[in-house]
Amino acid sequence: MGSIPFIRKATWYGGRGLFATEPIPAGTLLHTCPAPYASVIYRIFRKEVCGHCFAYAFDARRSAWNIKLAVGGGVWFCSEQCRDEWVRDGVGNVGEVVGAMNAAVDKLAKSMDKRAAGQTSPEVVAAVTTQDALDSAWAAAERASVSDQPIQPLNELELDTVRFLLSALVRRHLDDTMRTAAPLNGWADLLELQDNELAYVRGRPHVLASHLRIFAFVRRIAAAVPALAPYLATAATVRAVLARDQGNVFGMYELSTQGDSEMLGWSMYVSASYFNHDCAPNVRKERLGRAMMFYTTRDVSPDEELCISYIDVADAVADRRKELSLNWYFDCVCKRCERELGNI
Ligand SMILES: C[S@@+](CC[C@H](N)C(=O)[O-])C[C@H]1O[C@@H](n2cnc3c(N)ncnc32)[C@H](O)[C@@H]1O
Repeated sequence: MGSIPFIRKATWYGGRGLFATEPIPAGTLLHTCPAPYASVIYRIFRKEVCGHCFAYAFDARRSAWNIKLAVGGGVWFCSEQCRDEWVRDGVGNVGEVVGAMNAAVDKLAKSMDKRAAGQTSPEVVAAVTTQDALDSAWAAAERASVSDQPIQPLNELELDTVRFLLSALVRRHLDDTMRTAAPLNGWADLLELQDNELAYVRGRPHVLASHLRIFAFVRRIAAAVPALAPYLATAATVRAVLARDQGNVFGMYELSTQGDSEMLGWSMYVSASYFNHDCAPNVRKERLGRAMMFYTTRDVSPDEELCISYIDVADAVADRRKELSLNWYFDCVCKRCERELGNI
């Protein structure tokens, strides 16, 4: 990772982590991810959160932003400057794709709601616990022709997941056609992230059915947005993103409110996904507009692992472990948990 004072390497408990290579004083800026690879602003906040800098209108005592995309729609900006920067950044080069995509998602969501109203039998997907069964379910979904797929409306979270997924496909399309891939934040880097698909499906049996519904939905979008069609011809790209969405993304929160701040959406910062969790973290994250920055919170010794917290570390040990197990699918191995569990 350049001249920075840490490296990525295997941890003793499995997977990879980031480790200091020299003494690092408290307050050091370790890493900056200038922009997410993929992100979504919850649909209900679309007019209230700037599509470029993620500024929240309520923080500026406004009820909504009113600067829109020149071509297409579905993205609002807090200023013309943000809209211009978004265009300059490259995303604007596919402004028409983004606009067409947003319009297609909204239109399809509405039509599916209506068409599904007449259906009586919901899709049934058996609980899947092995990789083979998971692969077979996806292969069957791929074989089904788009028009044969059952019509099932998506709920709000699934529609937001569709938008997150499509933002990844737009980024991939841009990187492929314009060679815009940012260092450590490209498609190849995304594929290196931990794949949580099987753990997620095992932990929540309804998730596979949900992912297959999302796949059926985005395949229908391909016809309206030809630029994305190559990535929807098979399930591979969709699966790759969904498998890494869970467990590798950051909640996007409003910045000004103290205490319980509103979650406005979520984003994937690929290079930042190697920070493991510790209930007594030595690194804190801070969002500055689109960028995510990581600072040490105390002096760190060489070879010490650099960790953030994924949850509220003020909670009691049992609650923290429950939350990490339920929502992050791992049993925390940090020293604080060990100490508080009375194991040492
Ligand atoms: C965002 S990823 C971090 C990078 C990951 N270790 C890798 O190799 O890609 C989160 C995953 O790291 C592992 N992890 C993170 N913090 C952990 C901890 N305190 N105890 C055990 N496993 C942890 C878990 O497997 C978790 O699902």
